[in-house]
Amino acid sequence: MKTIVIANPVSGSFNKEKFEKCLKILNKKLTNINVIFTEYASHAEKISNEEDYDLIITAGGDGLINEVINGIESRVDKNKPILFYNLPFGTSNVFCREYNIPVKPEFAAERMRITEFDSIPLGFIGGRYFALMLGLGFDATAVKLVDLDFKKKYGKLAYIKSGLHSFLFTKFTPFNVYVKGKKINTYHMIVAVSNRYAGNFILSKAFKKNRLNIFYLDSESKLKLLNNITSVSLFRGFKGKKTTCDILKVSDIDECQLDGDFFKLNSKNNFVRLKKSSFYLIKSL
Ligand SMILES: Nc1ncnc2c1ncn2[C@@H]1O[C@H](COP(=O)(O)OP(=O)(O)OP(=O)(O)O)[C@@H](O)[C@H]1O
Repeated sequence: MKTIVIANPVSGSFNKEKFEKCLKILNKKLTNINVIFTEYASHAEKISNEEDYDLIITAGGDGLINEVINGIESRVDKNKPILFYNLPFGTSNVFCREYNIPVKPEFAAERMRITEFDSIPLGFIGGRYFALMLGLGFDATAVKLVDLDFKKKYGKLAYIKSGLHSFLFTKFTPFNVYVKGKKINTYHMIVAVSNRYAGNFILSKAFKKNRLNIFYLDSESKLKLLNNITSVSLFRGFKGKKTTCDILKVSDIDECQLDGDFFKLNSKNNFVRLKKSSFYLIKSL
């Protein structure tokens, strides 16, 4: 089995010694491993899109995973079965938490079980796939305002800082969402295929797997926004309105966060669709 390990040396918790340990463990399970360190943002997407491999293992965080799933899903040889796994070297590692991959990289390598795998739900908007969630309104501005140098030094604190700034100083504008025959006017929205949010928080106890889970606030009130942020931070889930679907249309907005990174859409009108991954995520023990 041809394996590529893509490591992001600037991932939040990347550590050379730990990575070497992981490689030793992987070498006992696999032969023919090619290790590539990314040299720039989007390098992983190019590799996963163009290289020939059967198994791709990322060593990084949710941003790196997002690049790789986009690379895989846009391959020309779409029908080739590809296996995927991640060693969590990121800051928040939401993907690993969602799919029960240990958050210690050496344990993740140890417990990788190549004989068990499954496709996973993905969301799709404006030509990009997401494996966790799409965020609009507060979520998007909070991610847009993240100071990357501060994030490198202080990790998740960078999100608290940018979240506070976004909450206090952003005047949010409403946008429209069309879902299940209804038009919703909203200010903040999350469309999730993962119940984990910003680390170990949970969006809802009633989260539906293999659906687009929509959480939104249809009020401008900052008090309601604060109430909601507090509820999520206290592990009580999203307090606003909720629904689920397989497709929706989002209008009058082009800034969002995808899997924790800021993204500017090409148009202010977009469909969001649920898809099944063409690759198979390897499970861990
Ligand atoms: N060599 C590189 N130099 C600069 N940026 C890179 C490089 N390789 C990857 N990147 C970018 O770094 C971003 C963040 O990386 P990654 O997701 O691995 O770590 P993280 O942000 O610390 O983790 P998390 O997303 O879990 O919070 C990715 O979105 C990717 O585009």
